[in-house]
Amino acid sequence: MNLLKQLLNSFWKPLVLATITGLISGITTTGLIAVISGKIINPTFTLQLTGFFFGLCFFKLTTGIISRVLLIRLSQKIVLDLRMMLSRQILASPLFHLEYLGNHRILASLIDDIETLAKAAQVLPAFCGDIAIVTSCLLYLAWLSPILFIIILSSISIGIFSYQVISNRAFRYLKQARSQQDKLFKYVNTLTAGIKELKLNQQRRQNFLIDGLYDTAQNYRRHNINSMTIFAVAATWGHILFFLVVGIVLFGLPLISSIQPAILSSYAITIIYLISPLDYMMSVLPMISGAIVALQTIEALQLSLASSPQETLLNFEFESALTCQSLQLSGVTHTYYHEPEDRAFKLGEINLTLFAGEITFIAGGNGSGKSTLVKILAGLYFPEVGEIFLDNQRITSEMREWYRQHFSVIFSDFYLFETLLKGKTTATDKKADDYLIKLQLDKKVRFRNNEFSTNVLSQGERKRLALLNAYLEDKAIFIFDEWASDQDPIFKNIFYTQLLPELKARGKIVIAITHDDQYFHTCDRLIKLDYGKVVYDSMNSVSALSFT
Ligand SMILES: Nc1ncnc2c1ncn2[C@@H]1O[C@H](COP(=O)(O)OP(=O)(O)OP(=O)(O)O)[C@@H](O)[C@H]1O
Repeated sequence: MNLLKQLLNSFWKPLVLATITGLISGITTTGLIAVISGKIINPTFTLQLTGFFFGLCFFKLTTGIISRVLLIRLSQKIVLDLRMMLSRQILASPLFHLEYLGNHRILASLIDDIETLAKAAQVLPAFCGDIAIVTSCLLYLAWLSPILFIIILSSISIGIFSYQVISNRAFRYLKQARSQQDKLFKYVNTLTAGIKELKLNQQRRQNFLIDGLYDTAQNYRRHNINSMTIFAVAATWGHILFFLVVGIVLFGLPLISSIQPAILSSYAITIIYLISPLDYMMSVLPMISGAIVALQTIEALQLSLASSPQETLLNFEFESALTCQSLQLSGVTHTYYHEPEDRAFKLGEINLTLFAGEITFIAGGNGSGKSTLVKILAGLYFPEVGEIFLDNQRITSEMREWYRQHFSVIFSDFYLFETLLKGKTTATDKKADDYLIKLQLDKKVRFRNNEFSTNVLSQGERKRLALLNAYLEDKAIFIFDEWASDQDPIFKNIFYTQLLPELKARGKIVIAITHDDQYFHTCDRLIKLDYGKVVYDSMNSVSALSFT
């Protein structure tokens, strides 16, 4: 459990402090029990003992509060740090690894695993407090009578072992339930993203509900019931075990050896007192086991391994130039290895130099590798072979983050942020207003204080807003992945004949993936891909464009 080790390493100081105060609090509890049992055996009043008793009460109060407060703060800090660490690792992981995991697994961990850990963190302070009480009570028992303690400890060890054997099975079911949770997130995703299609098709809806969602939810329920039942059996067994231990002390031991009644009664009182903390500990063990499964699941995402150290430098500020002269791919390839080998798609090798003030169109059939090429160009996929040069400077792995800051990309499945980066763009309200007019959005959207008034717009309008965003970011390289496909004919025309030439005139490197062959004459260079290979590459020449 590397993650656990990592957490313990970061928080060892407050953890040690909380443990020490918890132990002191536990020892004080034991002291109180010793005084009480002593008083039951010998009821004579002494002022000293009374003072000692109330002194212990006060000490227990203060150390108990300090220890609990420390643990509450610690557990909540661990949850916060885990949430942030997971989010940072997701941001720092290579895109292809995240695509391989799938959104559902990432969401399940971010929401469900963190929630499970948060719940366990809530019970952890009381759990640790009880460990301290149990430990100190056991030490007290050992001090009372070492021989009796060995007998008791052997019985307790047998009990813990049998509890462990039973609960191991429960742990396996918990793991199976957690793997169903990933599937459930996938179905929930389908439910929201595919709601229109599901509403329209009764048969599909039925299949989705019964064969998909219901089956998985049933499995999840079944595994959870199994694990909870086993935990409940183990807890009840553990509970009765302590009465058995009291039975051994009271009825069994006097038969074998003579033990002072005072010690016997102190033993019985202490063990009966222990039942309450032990009961609590056993009742929260399923939660703690769930947290262990959650930690293992987060580890299985292998985000920490996948994160490249260069990409974890997320807080660094990068200066990116407004223009750059050239962008070169030299012998670059990319393969999707997660597919079976004979079907793995390979892009490349690609040799390409793009220049400032040049519009390049990338065309090709579906699945020919256009979007993959864009992801490589933008530095989202790393070339498995080959090099990338920006202004003749080779992009090393340390420079990737800096390199990516030169791009404004509008993907075909783009995400539209409602706000712009404060203080990081040249955005002014006036500039944004001008762009809103240019993009014919001024009647619908207003832009004030770095925020758009709405993003409840049609798909074509949302893409225009994404373009406005890109304009305001004013990066050196603009990439459009089928941007015009959602635009009406009039605006499509404006895009190809006005907007792209304007970017070209401003010295930008402009790359557009497009199927609009009627506008191929507007580009400076056309590249055609077919099954991952460049099959056509030309500077603009109308006669050469007739391949489509
Ligand atoms: N995340 C992925 N994992 C595995 N294989 C992928 C992944 N993304 C794409 N592919 C494979 O790579 C091929 C090229 O995909 P890509 O999205 O680059 O094509 P495209 O030319 O942009 O297609 P379209 O015009 O349909 O958008 C696809 O046929 C698919 O098999």
